[in-house]
Amino acid sequence: MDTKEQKAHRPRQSGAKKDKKTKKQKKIEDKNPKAFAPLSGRKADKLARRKQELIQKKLHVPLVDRTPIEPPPVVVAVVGPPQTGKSTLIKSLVKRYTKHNLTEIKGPITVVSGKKRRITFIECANDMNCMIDVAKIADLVLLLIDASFGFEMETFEFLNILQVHGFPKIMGVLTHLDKFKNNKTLKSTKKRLKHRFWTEIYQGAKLFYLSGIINGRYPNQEIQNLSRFISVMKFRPLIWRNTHPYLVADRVEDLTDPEEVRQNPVCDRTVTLYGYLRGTNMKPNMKVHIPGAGDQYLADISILPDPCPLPDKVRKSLSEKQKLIYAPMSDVGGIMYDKDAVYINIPGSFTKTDYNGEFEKGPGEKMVISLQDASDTLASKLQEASLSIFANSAPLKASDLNEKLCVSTESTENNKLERTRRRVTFNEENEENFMSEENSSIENENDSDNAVREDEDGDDNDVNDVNYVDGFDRRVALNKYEAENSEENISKEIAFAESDSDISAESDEELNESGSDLDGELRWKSDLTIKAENMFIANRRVNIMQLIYGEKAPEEIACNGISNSAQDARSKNDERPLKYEEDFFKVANNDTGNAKILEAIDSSKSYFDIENLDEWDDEKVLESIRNRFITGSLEDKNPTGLNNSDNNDDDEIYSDFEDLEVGEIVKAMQSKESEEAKEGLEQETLAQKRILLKKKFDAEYDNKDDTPKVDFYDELKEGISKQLQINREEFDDDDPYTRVMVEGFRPGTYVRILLKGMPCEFVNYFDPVYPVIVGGLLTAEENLGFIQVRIKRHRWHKKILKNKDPLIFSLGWRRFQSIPIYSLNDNTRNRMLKYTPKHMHCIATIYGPIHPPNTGFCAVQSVSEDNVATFRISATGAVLDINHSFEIVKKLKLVGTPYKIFKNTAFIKDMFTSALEVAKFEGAAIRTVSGIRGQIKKPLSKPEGHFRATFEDKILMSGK
Ligand SMILES: Nc1nc2c(ncn2[C@@H]2O[C@H](COP(=O)(O)OP(=O)(O)OP(=O)(O)O)[C@@H](O)[C@H]2O)c(=O)[nH]1
Repeated sequence: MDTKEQKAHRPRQSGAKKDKKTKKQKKIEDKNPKAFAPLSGRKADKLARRKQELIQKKLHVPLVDRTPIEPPPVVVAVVGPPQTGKSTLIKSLVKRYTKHNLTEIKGPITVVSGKKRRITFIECANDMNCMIDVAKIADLVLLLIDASFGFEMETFEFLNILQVHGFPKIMGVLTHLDKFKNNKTLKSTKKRLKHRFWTEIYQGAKLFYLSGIINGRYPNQEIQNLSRFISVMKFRPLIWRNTHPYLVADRVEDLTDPEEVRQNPVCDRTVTLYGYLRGTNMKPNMKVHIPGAGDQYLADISILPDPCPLPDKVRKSLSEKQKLIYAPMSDVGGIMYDKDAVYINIPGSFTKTDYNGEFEKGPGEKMVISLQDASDTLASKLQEASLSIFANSAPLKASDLNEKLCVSTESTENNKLERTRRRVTFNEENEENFMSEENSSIENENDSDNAVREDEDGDDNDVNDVNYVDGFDRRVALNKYEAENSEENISKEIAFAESDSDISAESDEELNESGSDLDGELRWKSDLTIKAENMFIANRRVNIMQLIYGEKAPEEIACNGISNSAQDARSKNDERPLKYEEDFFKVANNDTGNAKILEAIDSSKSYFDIENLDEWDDEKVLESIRNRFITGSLEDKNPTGLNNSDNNDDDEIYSDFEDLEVGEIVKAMQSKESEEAKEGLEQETLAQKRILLKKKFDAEYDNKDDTPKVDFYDELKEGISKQLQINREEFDDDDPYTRVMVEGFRPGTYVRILLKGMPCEFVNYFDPVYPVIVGGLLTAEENLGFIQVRIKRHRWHKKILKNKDPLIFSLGWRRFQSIPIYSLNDNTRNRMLKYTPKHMHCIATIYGPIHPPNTGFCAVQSVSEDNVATFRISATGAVLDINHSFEIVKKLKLVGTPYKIFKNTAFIKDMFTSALEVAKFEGAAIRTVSGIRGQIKKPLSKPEGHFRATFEDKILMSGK
């Protein structure tokens, strides 16, 4: 085949197509040729500000990263309203990580997820206690949202709790997306929920979509993506957890002697708890708090071999053997670990294969074995079952019923579990950020920090969508407003400009007037060059050199420096005030002959020869003035560029002089040679001096080892990490026992804790759904005392908070009930309040376990299940102060009657009972019924409790 050379494309040179293309090209150029570089100065300024803000946000007090070399498993809490798919998600993730099919989820489930990471999954039930406890231990929260229903109160309650107890990482997961039959509604719902989620957490927060259920689990691909995100996620230490040791028990055993329990069923129990240590080092004999069971001293703590160890060697991916799972409460794998033994559950006689016909099985055993033949569960059979109400009617299926129920979720309704779902609707009032209105407890920084980090590495794919969302609509509106403002600003700038430009503006006007023969609209276009010149001249800066050296500029330069037209304009300017003022003042000296000279002497302004501006490019001219400035070379003997003879002339003029500061007498040069020699010497010493000075300066300000200068923040961080390294090295040579005694048990180790004297309820009501936390207490936190907290009622909480109404506080590791006394500080005293103010912080004083200032807390009125009608979190806040006693004053209304009246003074009885009481109220304001104001003066010695008071007017015996 012969290859014919193709004709190259020749773009159109003229015609409609060409116009279209050039238009298009222009459009592109108009946009922003430099990709992300800002076009306007205003935008650049905004960008720079934002960048600085982000940098500043990152600056928090650096925390010591105590993550041990082998860190404990990451706690992933799966949280969401009931029936959102929490169990399904955990099952899917566990299957993905370990290939294990979990049947039930009870207690924490630990899996090895990678070379260096293990994950503990915890399902959080819809119970206040459970939510509070989970929020305190979760490193990552998977917030499940039923997309077919929308946001429910539980989600926001949990977010609120998270906020006060440190803000761990959060990822949203939308489930039940398969319920949407219409693709359009699915898309819009996704978008709406995503942006609401972003508003609540932070812009760009991760949100996963799980599109439906296949074989009882979520689609593999989606779960794989989610699992990858979890596996690589980075965590930042949270303040509370970085200063307290804690343990999440994954196994609980009651070791109490059965005989003792038989004799006294409510006797205190001895319990062992197993789990990975987290946070900081746990000391033996430490006091710990177990939420729900109170404070206990550790009776014993011992290290156990890790039941779910990280793999030693990993080539590329984990081998099947390395994909371990450890979930003792869910009884997975049939392996039980104890202090000194590992028990393996061998399948019992209930398995079908065991049966070899030797023994006759009992009816119970037969039933169990026959049940193993069942291919479907009762639930799935029910799901498939159909019912025909009429003989000819189409059979009804359970799935039909489900669908109907779920479709009708528009209003709050009872679903199949007879649960009242609490939809979160965002009306006008609630439109603003739910989180933003919260108080700024110290933990809030984590939030912002989260945001900063995620902003940086978050995906930008959806950034464009942002403009369409409700939250951003407001922003757009704001931008419009800003744009208007900016226009206004510009006009204002003109109105209040500097005097120089004022003058030019006025001269413009005059020039316009002079050109009145031109068409009105086009008048501004006339004399543009002259105007430009005027502007240029008017805006010239002061000639500093002339000001300093007072060098007399030759008259011509000053006068000829301006073009004729410019001069005209200037002279007009000069005349103008005279014209105006003529009516009022007489010009005293009308001698205009000196005007030119005056102008020449006034060297505060310099005028340039506009036509000869290129003389400034002349290297000679520049060179001639270069050395006049202090940056010029001192070595140049002829700085002015004049010849030597001139210099000599100078010397003649300026003979000997004494430098009074140094006390050195400088003699005029006698001969040319000696003068040169001396000058050379001087130059040398001067140069040396300069070198020395420079060295000194460098030593003082330069970085010695030429490393880039680190700021205070980095220095601090480096210091901390160095100290940590030193600490590690210090303990490296010690034997494990000494190390434990001195340092305590390191986080990451798997330990067994023995607790004696645990309340029997802990064992009797043990439910693996509720996480068991063992939180270490610092010495100060073991005591009880008065705490003053800053508190704010949550605006979604419907009930008012009344003074002295008990509240359940979640503070530190603890949940406790206390009676708050609300007050407001008016700079002089704390005045008691009847109720918490609306949308405002107030002070609450409570008696309870001491916690350090700035610890965040949340409070609920009740934790019982029946109180789910409204938003359950009543208030949030942070600890302000701890003290033995706080002074809170209360307004008192006391009534007394006068019994003796002199002019403005009266003696009053029946208000107080003793002189001491009166003394306390000395100076207090009093008022009669008719409104005459007065003041308590002094108690009377007799009778007790009577006092003297003065009034602004004479009062009546009736008290009027
Ligand atoms: N169609 C559909 N059904 C789902 C989806 N996710 C979960 N389900 C179903 O919802 C039901 C509840 O799922 P679970 O995983 O038990 O939900 P849960 O949140 O653990 O429920 P509780 O433990 O009662 O709080 C199950 O029947 C699931 O099959 C989903 O994305 N689509």
